[in-house]
Amino acid sequence: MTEPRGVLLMAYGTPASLDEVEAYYTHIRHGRPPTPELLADLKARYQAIGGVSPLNDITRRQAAALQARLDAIDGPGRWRVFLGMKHTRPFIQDIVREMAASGVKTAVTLVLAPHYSTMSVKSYQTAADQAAAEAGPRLWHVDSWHLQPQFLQALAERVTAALARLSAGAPSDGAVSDGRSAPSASDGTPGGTPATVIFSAHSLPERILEADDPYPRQLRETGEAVARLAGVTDYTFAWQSAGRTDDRWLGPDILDVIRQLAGQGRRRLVVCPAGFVADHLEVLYDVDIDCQRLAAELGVQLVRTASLNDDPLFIAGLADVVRARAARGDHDE
Ligand SMILES: CC1=C(CCC(=O)O)c2cc3nc(cc4[nH]c(cc5[nH]c(cc1n2)c(C)c5CCC(=O)O)c(CCC(=O)O)c4C)C(CCC(=O)O)=C3C
Ligand SMILES: [Fe+2]
Repeated sequence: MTEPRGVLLMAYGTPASLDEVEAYYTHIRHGRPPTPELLADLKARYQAIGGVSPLNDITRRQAAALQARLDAIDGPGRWRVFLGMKHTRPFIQDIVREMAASGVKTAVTLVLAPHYSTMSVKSYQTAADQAAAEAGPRLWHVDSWHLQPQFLQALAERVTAALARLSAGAPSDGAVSDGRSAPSASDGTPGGTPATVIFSAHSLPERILEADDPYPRQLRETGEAVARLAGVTDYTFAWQSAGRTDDRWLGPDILDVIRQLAGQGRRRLVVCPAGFVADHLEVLYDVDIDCQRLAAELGVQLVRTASLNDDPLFIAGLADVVRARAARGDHDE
C-alpha cells in the first residue's frame, strides 16, 4: 500500500476569544503590537459580530469535508488532510513538521483564498516552504483556483438567490443569508430598477501592482465568469476591508462604489465577496454591518450572497483542485 498523500490546507485563522485578539493582531502586524486605539477598534468589531468569529469552526468543517470528499473519490487512506493557520495556532509551520513526522512524503498545498497575490497566498506558501526545508515533505503548491468550475457554479447560485431575495423585496438586512434553494428564475428586475452586483475582495497595498501581481485580474476573471453563469450583465468590482496602515490601498473602496451607484440611481445592490470563502469578520462586519449601514443611509436595498463555507459543491471543487495538482506533480516526475 502506498503511503498517504498529504494535503496542507491553509487558512487565515482567527482569535479563539477576545483575550487573544492582541496577540493575533500583533502577529498580523509582523510582531509590532497595535496601538491601544487600533486594538480597541478591532475588539469592538469582534464584539459586534458576537465576540468571536465563526471562522475557525468553519475552516475546520471545510477541512473535514475535503477529507471526506477525497476519501469518497479515492478511498480512505489515500489522502490525509492537515490544516494550518497563518496567524493562529495550529500554525502552518508546526503542521508541516507534524506532516513530516507522520511520514507524509509529498503534500499538495491549498490556501482557502481563490486569488493569488504575493502578499496573500505567497506568504502562506513561504511559511510552509521554510518549515518543509528542514525535514520535508515535498510540497506541491496550488497558486490559485479562481476559475475552478464548481467554485464558480456555487457562487453563481448564490448570486441568483441573492437577486431573487432583492426582487422579493427583502429588507436591507444582510444578516439574513440567501439559501441555495431559493427560487432562481429572476434577474432581479421585475417591475423595479435593475440590480447591480458588486464583486469584492480584500484590498491590498497598491504596491503589489509594481510587480504585476495577478490578484486584481483574477478577481475580475472570477466576477466575469460568475456573472456569465448567472446571466448577470450589470456588475462591477470593489475592494473592501483595507487595512489601517499608511500604505495606499487598492481602490475603489466598496463604500465609495455603493455611494457612487446610489448616486446613479441604483436602488438594488448585491454584494458578492468573491475573495472570501467563509463567514468571518470581513463579511459579517465589513459587509453586513458597515456596507448595510451605508445602504440604509442612502436608502438602497443591499443583499449579500451567502458564504460558501462547507457547501458540498464548493468542497467538491477543492477536491478536484487537489487531485489535479497531484496528477500534474506525478506526471512531471
Ligand atoms: C488578502 C487578505 C485576505 C484574503 C485572503 C486570505 O484569506 O488570506 C485577508 C483575510 C482575512 N483577514 C482577516 C483579519 C484581519 N486582517 C487584518 C489585516 C490585513 N489583512 C490583509 C490581507 C488579507 N486578509 C492585509 C494586507 C492586512 C494589513 C496587515 C498589516 O497591518 O500590515 C487585520 C488587522 C486589522 C485590520 O486591518 O482590519 C485583521 C483582524 C481574516 C479573519 C477574520 C476573522 O477573524 O473572522 C481574514 C479571513
Ligand atoms: Fe486580513
